[in-house]
Amino acid sequence: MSAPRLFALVLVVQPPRVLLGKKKSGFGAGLWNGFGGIVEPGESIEDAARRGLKAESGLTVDTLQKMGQITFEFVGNSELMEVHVFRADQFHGEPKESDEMQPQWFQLDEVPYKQMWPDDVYWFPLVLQRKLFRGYFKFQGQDTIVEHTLNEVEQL
Ligand SMILES: COc1nc(N)nc2c1ncn2[C@H]1C[C@H](O)[C@@H](COP(=O)(O)OP(=O)(O)OP(=O)(O)O)O1
Repeated sequence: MSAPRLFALVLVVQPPRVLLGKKKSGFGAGLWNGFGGIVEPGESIEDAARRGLKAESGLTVDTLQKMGQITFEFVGNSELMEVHVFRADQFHGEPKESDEMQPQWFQLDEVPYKQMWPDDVYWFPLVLQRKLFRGYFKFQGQDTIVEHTLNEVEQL
């Protein structure tokens, strides 16, 4: 199996609310998610997180806290995705719509899990509780999880 493709994903949390973006096109279109994208060759994962957040939401951050690492497998696709999840509690700027994402604040007790990737309901609460985790999700298509593991960890 080839090396996984690396992705960064940033959740901006400002209790009692969290900023999500509705993906406007491409992979995960129509779903609410954090901001980010692929890690380009030669780029650090954290730099990719900052770049994706800025490009998709207009926000910049001083500090990113690494919260989790998730490996995704899609049945029929030999390439794994390795998504590195970050949390940002402070930011600069105002969220603004981009070509890729339509940002919106949600109350923490109104996170729209039914309109998010099906894995999010498992690990998203850990980010909100500041718990570090590692996960693996195997998908059949984009709607069905056929296998998963999720563990809290001391360090990443
Ligand atoms: C499969 O389950 C997933 N759940 C969640 N919550 N997030 C996921 C899942 N799979 C991928 N992601 C994340 C990882 C990235 O942050 C984005 C995908 O980023 P994007 O579509 O922007 O990736 P690029 O290849 O950079 O695409 P563009 O070139 O179109 O920007 O979703």
